[in-house]
Amino acid sequence: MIEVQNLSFAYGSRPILQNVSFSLEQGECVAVLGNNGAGKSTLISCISRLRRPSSGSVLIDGTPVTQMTRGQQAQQISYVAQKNELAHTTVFDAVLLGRKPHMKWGPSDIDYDVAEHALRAVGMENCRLRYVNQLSGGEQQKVMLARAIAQEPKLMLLDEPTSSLDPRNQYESMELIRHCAHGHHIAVLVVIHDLNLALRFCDRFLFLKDGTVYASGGREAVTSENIRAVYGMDAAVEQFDGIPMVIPHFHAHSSPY
Ligand SMILES: Nc1ncnc2c1ncn2[C@@H]1O[C@H](COP(=O)(O)OP(=O)(O)OP(=O)(O)O)[C@@H](O)[C@H]1O
Repeated sequence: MIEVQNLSFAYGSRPILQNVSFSLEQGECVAVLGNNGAGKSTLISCISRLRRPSSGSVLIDGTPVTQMTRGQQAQQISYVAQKNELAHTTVFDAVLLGRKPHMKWGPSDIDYDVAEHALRAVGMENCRLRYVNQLSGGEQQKVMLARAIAQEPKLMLLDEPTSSLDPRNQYESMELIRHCAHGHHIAVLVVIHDLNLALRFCDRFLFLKDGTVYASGGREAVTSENIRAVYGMDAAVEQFDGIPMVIPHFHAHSSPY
């Protein structure tokens, strides 16, 4: 179980996160929702320890991550940022890097197998010898997802993993992410803007607003009221084939152009 307790963070004197608390279970896929600038990326970078929160703690199975060595943290938490600096390495080596926290001296046969499996899971096995910095944005996103999967963490933090993907790849990647949670008992926290993708593949929803948790819960938390409060947009939530769908009522305002 992952517990986030009273996490706060500021950039200089500007508070971004204020007392954010929630928990997620192993095997659960939780969407982090909220408008641009709400603090979603900051939240998951604080959980990953990429940024140091000003207060609060993150516990994995009762152990604060601050009490873990960097190596232990890397074994337990995988993190895919919104923008990734990609070195001039092959696709296969980029995925194999996900195994590094588990390696002793160098990669074992198991590490190669796990990396190969992850590469196949995202459908990039035919690109294994290409250089990652020469791939398209969507292809790079799939490679980064494969690396996070190869890491076999307890907690997977994904920042907009589908933002550069075409519709079919969005669905396939979200299905894979859900499978990581449900099939491999990983706790997944995914920042996502597409409410319908989130509704389809995530188990719970955490709405961030002004750096605090505005609302959270299962599908019942994705209401017109919460969408209006968080995004400042009118939308209906209708059932289609048993799946709730968000249909925005967007009214164009007169533009100065
Ligand atoms: N390095 C930084 N220095 C100062 N302010 C920052 C920095 N990074 C982000 N911010 C500010 O912190 C706030 C939260 O940013 P964050 O990236 O966490 O938002 P977000 O919810 O992930 O947004 P988006 O949906 O646009 O990705 C924003 O107002 C942003 O301008």
